[in-house]
Amino acid sequence: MSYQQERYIAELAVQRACLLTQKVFFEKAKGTVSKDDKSPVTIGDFGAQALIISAIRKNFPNDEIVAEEEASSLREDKDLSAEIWRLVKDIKLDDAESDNLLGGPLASEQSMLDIIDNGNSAGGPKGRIWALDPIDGTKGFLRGGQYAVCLGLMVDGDVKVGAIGTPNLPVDDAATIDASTGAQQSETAGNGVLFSAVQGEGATSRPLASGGLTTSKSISMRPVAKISDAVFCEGVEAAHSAQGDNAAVAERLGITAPSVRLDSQAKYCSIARGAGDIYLRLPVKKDYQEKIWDHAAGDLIVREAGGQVTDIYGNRLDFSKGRTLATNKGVVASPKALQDQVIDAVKVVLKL
Ligand SMILES: Nc1ncnc2c1ncn2[C@@H]1O[C@H](COP(=O)(O)OS(=O)(=O)O)[C@@H](OP(=O)(O)O)[C@H]1O
Ligand SMILES: [Mg+2]
Repeated sequence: MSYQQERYIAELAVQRACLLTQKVFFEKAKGTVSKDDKSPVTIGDFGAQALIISAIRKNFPNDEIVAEEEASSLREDKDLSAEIWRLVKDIKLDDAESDNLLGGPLASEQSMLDIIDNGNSAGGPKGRIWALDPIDGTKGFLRGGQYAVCLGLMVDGDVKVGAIGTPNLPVDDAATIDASTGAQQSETAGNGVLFSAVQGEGATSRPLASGGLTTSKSISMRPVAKISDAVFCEGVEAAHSAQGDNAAVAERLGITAPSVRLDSQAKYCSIARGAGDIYLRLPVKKDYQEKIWDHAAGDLIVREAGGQVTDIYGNRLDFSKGRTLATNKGVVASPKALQDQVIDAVKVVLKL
């Protein structure tokens, strides 16, 4: 079975949610609040989750959804709920036909809250389950750097479809991203990319602002002749991955270029299109379980672009274990041909 219809709806739903996150950023975050103020993230997260879940409900009413947020705190905070509704209710795609496919605007503030709570699936090994991260890379979102709206469809625990909107990644695959901050200003013309993949059918990207699948192009990881020439990506937050260990792995591989630090699943997207080669996410806390919504879409997009994605032991990420990757530790992604070498270096550095 092909999942092109799911991909199409996932792309449009992500695209629409990105419009909301951009609106929230420009109205709430940019210059007006300190980066420690969590409210823009809260508003963007809840709003984007409502918009995407309503599109899934409209098109695939029997599917389950694992999403990051639940609405109980919102039901208690009437002002916050009203503010989110104010921003969400007018969000629509330019193209009316596409907007209709997503079911048009949400009906009411109350239905928005109910929809948000549709993301409470426990996940697991059976059936059709979507994994949604409405704003991944929340720190990046607040600082005007990289963040991503991420949606994956798993069928019987296997990721079949992935879509990721990255409003602040440059459209140009070859554009360089500031190695130390990963920052791109979202006002700059030429930012905003929508990545997607279907299992067995490749990975694509298109400008986020464009409509439909017609403008999508195929993407692939770049060939790396010598592993020492590879560029590696890692997270910005030292609390989320062990930057010292990441650097030690790179050094063992003979890599001398500095890492490119990006928040969010923009890291998966970047290596999938050849803007970087290796993604290292070596664990900081040994008991932390990665969340499936932080990886489902990116895992498929990288593998469909010619890469391999595993944990630090070289095992594929297992999305069938519930809301977390309970049986995996960390993430390592690279072009298929290099993965064994990278995992060998990880094992030496981490003494596995
Ligand atoms: N301790 C620990 N280890 C690993 N991962 C953690 C940890 N704590 C949180 N998280 C999750 O990391 C998500 C953000 O990942 P990033 O790749 O953007 O990290 S980084 O901020 O760039 O370092 C982040 O997702 P968002 O909350 O959507 O931003 C968290 O789900
Ligand atoms: Mg996340």
